[in-house]
Amino acid sequence: MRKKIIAANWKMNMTIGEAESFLKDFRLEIEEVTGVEIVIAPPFTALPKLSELLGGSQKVRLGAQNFYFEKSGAYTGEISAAMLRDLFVRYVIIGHSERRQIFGETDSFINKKVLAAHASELKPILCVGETLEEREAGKEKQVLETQLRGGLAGVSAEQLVETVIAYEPVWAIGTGKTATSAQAQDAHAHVRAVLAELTDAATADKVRIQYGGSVKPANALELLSQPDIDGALVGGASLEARGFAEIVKAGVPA
Ligand SMILES: O=C[C@H](O)COP(=O)(O)O
Repeated sequence: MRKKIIAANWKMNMTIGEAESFLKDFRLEIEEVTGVEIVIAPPFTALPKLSELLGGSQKVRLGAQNFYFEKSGAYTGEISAAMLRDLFVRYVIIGHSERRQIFGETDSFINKKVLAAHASELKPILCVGETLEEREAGKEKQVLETQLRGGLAGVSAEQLVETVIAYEPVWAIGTGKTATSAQAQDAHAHVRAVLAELTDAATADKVRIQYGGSVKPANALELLSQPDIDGALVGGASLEARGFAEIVKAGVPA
């Protein structure tokens, strides 16, 4: 059985002080929680403080929201995998739609990051998802397949099992419009079918696929009860400790 993975993507929010205070409250809320993997991806500036406070915690893992695939060098403004590993970061979000749309990241660029993450023992959370126009044109499955094939080129079956896929329909991000559980399940089943084509059914069956897009305490349980939804990548609702803890609790095995 796949262990659920609930991740907070704080995006460009939270000062160091706010992150510290969140963690204090959040840890109290999840004291009794077991059986679910929790990841917090703060902005880079808050990583050192959270790393120090977590002290290698198994219960709450650290994630980064981005990195650059080169090892070192003249790349002004960028952060390498080794720098993240220095701070005990375990996961890295790659190919978020905001990076695709605002910063022009392409599937081949994203693929370089996925491969570099694995080479440095960071686990990628690879985001895929269609825009509203693509869904209305009936192209969502084709878009997912293109993003998966492009982003995962050259990834071995062993590496795929250590990769998390986040299905995030762009029209549901930050809009309050969540995909229905049936729409999300349908997309997740398609993602898994593509992963099976890339490797084999047994490998695809082990890969965790998160849903992201206006996940809230009120809709988390229904989404997480779908057979192919193995977690959530949470933006806005992850900024408040109690609300995020409620979403985490929705991922605890029944
Ligand atoms: O990475 C998280 C997603 O973009 C979802 O954001 P949201 O929960 O604010 O809709």
